[in-house]
Amino acid sequence: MGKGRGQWQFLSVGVFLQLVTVLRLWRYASALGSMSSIAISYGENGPVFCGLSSDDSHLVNCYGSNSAILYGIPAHFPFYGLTAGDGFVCGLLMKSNQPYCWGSSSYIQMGVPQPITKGAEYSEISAGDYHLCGLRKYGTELQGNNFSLVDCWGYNMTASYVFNGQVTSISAGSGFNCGLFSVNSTVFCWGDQTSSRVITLAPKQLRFQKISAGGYHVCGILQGGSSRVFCWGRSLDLEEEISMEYSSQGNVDFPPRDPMIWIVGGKFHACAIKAFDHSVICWGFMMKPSTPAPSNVRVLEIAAGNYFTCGILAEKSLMPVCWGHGFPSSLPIAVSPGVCNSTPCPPGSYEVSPNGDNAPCNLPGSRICLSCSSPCSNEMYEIVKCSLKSDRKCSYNCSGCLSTQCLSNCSNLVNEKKGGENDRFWALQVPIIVAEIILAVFMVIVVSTTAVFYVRYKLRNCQCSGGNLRAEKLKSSGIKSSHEDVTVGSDLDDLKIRRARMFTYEELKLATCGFKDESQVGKGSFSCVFKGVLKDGTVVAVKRALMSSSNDNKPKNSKEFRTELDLLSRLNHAHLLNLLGYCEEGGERLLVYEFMAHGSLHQHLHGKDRALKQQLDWVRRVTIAVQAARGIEYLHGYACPPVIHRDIKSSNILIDEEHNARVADFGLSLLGPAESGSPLAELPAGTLGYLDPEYYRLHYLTTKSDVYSFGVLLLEILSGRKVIDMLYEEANIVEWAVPLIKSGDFSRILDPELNQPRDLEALKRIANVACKCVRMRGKDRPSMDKVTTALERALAQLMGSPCIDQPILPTEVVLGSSRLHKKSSQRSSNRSSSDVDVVEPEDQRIEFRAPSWITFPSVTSSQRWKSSVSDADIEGKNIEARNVGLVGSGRGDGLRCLEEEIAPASPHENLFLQHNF
Ligand SMILES: Nc1ncnc2c1ncn2[C@@H]1O[C@H](COP(=O)(O)OP(=O)(O)OP(=O)(O)O)[C@@H](O)[C@H]1O
Repeated sequence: MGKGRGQWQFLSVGVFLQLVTVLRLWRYASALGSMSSIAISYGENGPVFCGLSSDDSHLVNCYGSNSAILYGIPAHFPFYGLTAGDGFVCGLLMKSNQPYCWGSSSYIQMGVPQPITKGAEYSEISAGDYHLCGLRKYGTELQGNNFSLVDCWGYNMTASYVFNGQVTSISAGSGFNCGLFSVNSTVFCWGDQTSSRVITLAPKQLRFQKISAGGYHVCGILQGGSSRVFCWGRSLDLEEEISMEYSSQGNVDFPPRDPMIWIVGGKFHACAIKAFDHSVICWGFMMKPSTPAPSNVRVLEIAAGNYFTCGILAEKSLMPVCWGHGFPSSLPIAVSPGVCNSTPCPPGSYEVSPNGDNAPCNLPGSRICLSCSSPCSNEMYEIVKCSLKSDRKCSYNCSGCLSTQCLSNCSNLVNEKKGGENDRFWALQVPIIVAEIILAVFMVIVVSTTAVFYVRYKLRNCQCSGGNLRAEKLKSSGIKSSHEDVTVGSDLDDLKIRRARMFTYEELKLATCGFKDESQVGKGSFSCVFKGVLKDGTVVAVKRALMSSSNDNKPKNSKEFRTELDLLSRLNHAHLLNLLGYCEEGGERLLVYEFMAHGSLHQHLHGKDRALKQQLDWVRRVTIAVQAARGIEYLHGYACPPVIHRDIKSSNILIDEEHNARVADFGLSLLGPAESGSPLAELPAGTLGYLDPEYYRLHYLTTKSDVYSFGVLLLEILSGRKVIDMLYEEANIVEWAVPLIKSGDFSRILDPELNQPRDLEALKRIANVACKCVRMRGKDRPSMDKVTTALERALAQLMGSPCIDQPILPTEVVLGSSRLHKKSSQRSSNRSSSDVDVVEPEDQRIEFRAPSWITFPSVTSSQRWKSSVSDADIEGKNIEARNVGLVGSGRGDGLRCLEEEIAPASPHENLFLQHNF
């Protein structure tokens, strides 16, 4: 990110050439933005603060915890200035005007970034999270012709960018860059804006003195008298959104309105130096706990890390101080607030001398020059002029105050003057304000009570009719409303179990040969599943809740059992597993489902029988994906109230006799919020690897959590690998697949067991859909209906349809399924449960499950580790260490992404992670 104050114009000029360089650079002094004499690197290996030494050597000095940066410091290279990103630091070499980087980033290698453009020299460099950009110096042939060239290196950015017009400064954010044109001072941005929207939001009409990119936003200081800050992007212009979503993790402050002279951007925050008194102020999202920015102290220079900021105080010393979250508040290295320069400071700048004993430059006659603050704004007047010895100082002109900032700064005077008037004003206003508050509270109570009653009324009478349009849509997509014949106001309990038949325990015992082991076809966390044949020949699957060890003989998780019963009996879709009936006798609780002859998708993809996997060719796999998507779309869009499945995974996608997919297991489902925007504050539940990180961290449950899990499922279908697999360098499928897809290397994720189709485009589409589904923020993910449409198109393309823009409807026509509410179980072959090709309950246990309050009694954690060890065939010790590392360091699962995208885990959360995984 562009973090730091650019004062590298103060160049050392020991030799004539350097002097020439300095003089040329002075022309653009005010435009040197993101490079600075200090820079902060951040990321999973820990933050590091680097600065140019407080002598005139221009050598780098760093402090922090990333050893790759500390040990990689180029001890003998003098730099003009520094910039830093996720795990790396780069400096602009004085000798060659080229960047030189070091650290632990896999995107920015140590040394001069490759490819080097021969003869290229840079006037400024700026680092984003995973990339570095350099602005070519003026005077190149292209720029001489009123073009500018920016070279970038790193993730998704390696290219040379040509801009029509002279660019004076650049600043890099997370996956994007922005620049300022010199002619009209307008801003432009380019790169990947998926997570920030900075490119589309860039204000074309505004003119800036300076810009600075943060993680997902850009802030700039406006030209003109106001010198105010203007921010855009995902985090700083959308304070409300942030404050709603992250209010439990930190505070969100609004951008100040004071005139500013300098600005830097962190991941979700920004800090600036005020023109008025050179004190620092920060705003945006502040993690809890955060130390406050130093107040009423002059600051010479600032640089931002992801959740913290460091600055060099003018008065104290040259030791940097830091504030915010996640870094020590004072650092034991002295750094330079600029670069020492042996020539006198040019007009418009002043010499820095923090205090006599602590002169920043060793050589006699050598000094640091900093540019003076901008001229005082309209409401201010100059109290100290800009001179060699001092910066310009401004004070508010209290007689002409227009802004609140001015008013508050002049408050003492104003108060004295207006004291009498104010007293009268408040004497009148206070009773009115109190009355208004009381009225507002009353209105809120009335509205919320009405809303509660209304929602309850709707739920009781929910018929999901939704008018003719909806009924027609349901019909056309193979859905039969389960409430067609329900009279309004009928008893809710009757409604819930209306369609499910009640079985006796004896009946089911007989059907499953006394629940003997041979009849068992699967085992879940809450239940065992048996194959059974009813008296009339219907083949069924009987799900028997696990019994607790206590004497009262109550089945475990009876709440889950009843939830599933309620839900399933009300839902009816060709791609949902139908509930046929239930039994509730004594302590026994059993559910009777249609029997799925071909077991689960998990067994096909990860079972020991390779033939089973190869049977699932690309068309069949995509068909299964489309069908599962339709089932989930029905749950989200047509079930009333909407249902969030919460445990979408391959072992819950069952395959019937005709190889059609059915979404099963509503044991973890919840009735969704009536309004999709209101999240359910439930404890997270689900299966690790598929679990939506946003839901997990923030307990923010919407239908988009299912979309995330479905995205993981898509990656699993495409790659044929398990969602958590220690045999891969990236154990988590999302961490592994998404970078490959994004870098255009998508064919590397395709299942090697299958031959690649001639036209890869369809699978590429699906991979892209999957990437969108697993985005960190639910809001950025597509809804299930969009996912379904995209998959249908991809399927049509895969099958060679010329008309891929038409979604395929209805299911049965294209996918060859003749099933529509007919009891396929009745037609199921009487395959005995010893048909072990699809029955590998052990194999399913190689999964990492979610936290302890949703642990599943059938499998102890030690069993899970054991099975993962044998599965991965890795030495026990190693796997344990890696598993701990996976969670403790936040590496390798979707959580890591969230940690970096939204916020680091709190100590409490870290503790929780370590305990539960
Ligand atoms: N209707 C069915 N027909 C055939 N096999 C089934 C049926 N329902 C479940 N199974 C088999 O039984 C296994 C266990 O199913 P169950 O729903 O109890 O647990 P799960 O979803 O695999 O795991 P968990 O309950 O831990 O989420 C399934 O993976 C599947 O192989």
